Amino acid sequence: MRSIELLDGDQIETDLDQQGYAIVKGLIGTEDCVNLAQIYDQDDPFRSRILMARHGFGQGEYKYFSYPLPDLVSDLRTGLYRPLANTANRWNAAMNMEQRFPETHAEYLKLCHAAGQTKPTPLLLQYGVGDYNCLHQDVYGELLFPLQVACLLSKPAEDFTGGELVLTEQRPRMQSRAEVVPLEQGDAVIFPVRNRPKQGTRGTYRVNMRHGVSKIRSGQRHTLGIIFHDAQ
Ligand SMILES: O=C(O)CCC(=O)C(=O)O
Ligand SMILES: [Fe+2]
Repeated sequence: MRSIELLDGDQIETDLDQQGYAIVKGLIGTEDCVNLAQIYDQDDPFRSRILMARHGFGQGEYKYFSYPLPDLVSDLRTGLYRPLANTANRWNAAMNMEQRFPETHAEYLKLCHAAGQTKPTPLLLQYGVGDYNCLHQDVYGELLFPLQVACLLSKPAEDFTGGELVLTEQRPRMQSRAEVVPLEQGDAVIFPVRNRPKQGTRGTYRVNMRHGVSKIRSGQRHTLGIIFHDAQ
């Protein structure tokens, strides 16, 4: 894993403000990517398994980790929280949203748990040929940290083709816009869970965001999802 201390927090903040998402190249090393993807077949590290077709979420499956999270996942979650909390606070202020976020993830989790959001939300996703993930928002209760992270564990073109991460943004009373996020193995993208502020001619407005994955055309694709709020 790349040391979180070496991340360019200013660049991430600028990218988030200007384009609504930020790519972190090589956040997870190849060996860790392969190892994490392999954990998918185990039962022990997880609290539940979701077959997406059953819920109308798409096709494919995912598993939520149970506590305690694997070290790598836990380190990423706590390490990434700190630089993102600043942006999260600024964004919520700009969007007139009430929630604010403490400096450390440990403090934030205490708030989640006190509010009844106690279940861990980091997850591993697995897609095979023909699978896809419908556009959605990862909201799990009242408390919502406005940014989340997805890391691509598989190698595009080699392990799979198709399966591109798509972000859409819907501006008030306007048509939606889609963006495909180019990721290599080990890259991560930081993106909004539900809303982001955008500067318009008449002030700041809220843009509604969704994310999903286009159809996998061949092979198998694994991702690690890191969401900072816990679930009800
Ligand atoms: O598989 C992906 O790239 C996106 C997964 C996802 O929906 C998430 O991490 O919340
Ligand atoms: Fe998601």
